[in-house]
Amino acid sequence: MRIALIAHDKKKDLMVRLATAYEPILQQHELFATGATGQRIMDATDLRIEKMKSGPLGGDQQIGALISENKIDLVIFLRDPLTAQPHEPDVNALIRLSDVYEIPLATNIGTAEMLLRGLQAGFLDWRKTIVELKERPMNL
Ligand SMILES: O=C(CO)COP(=O)(O)O
Repeated sequence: MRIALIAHDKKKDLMVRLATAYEPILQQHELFATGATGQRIMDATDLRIEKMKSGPLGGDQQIGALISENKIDLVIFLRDPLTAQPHEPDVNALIRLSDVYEIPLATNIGTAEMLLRGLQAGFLDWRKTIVELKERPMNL
């Protein structure tokens, strides 16, 4: 599965703790992240991550573009609901696109843990079917 990891600044320590705790699960998947989040996780773990630009510089939009191309299966976005973000429209657009494309999205640590455990238990295997169907050429 292709997993996007994103955290606002005040949630980055939490994201690093999550990635460290769930490293055995995460290392089985293809990981993407916004710039600073990806760097923090890579500094703290042995995970390999494809880094986008930093969120305020377009990273959220890059992840959103991947979602729209059916290239992301799960999003963990530890948002900071108590701090105004200069790129709030990008944040909202990413969340909106996750809903448009029915991509499982966690915006807090409680849900993130549920999704990662569900992923390991096979609860997200339906995504493989969707991806295969969408990639199958149409016989017109
Ligand atoms: O701002 C972000 C998400 O909106 C995260 O970006 P960084 O991971 O580059 O800090």
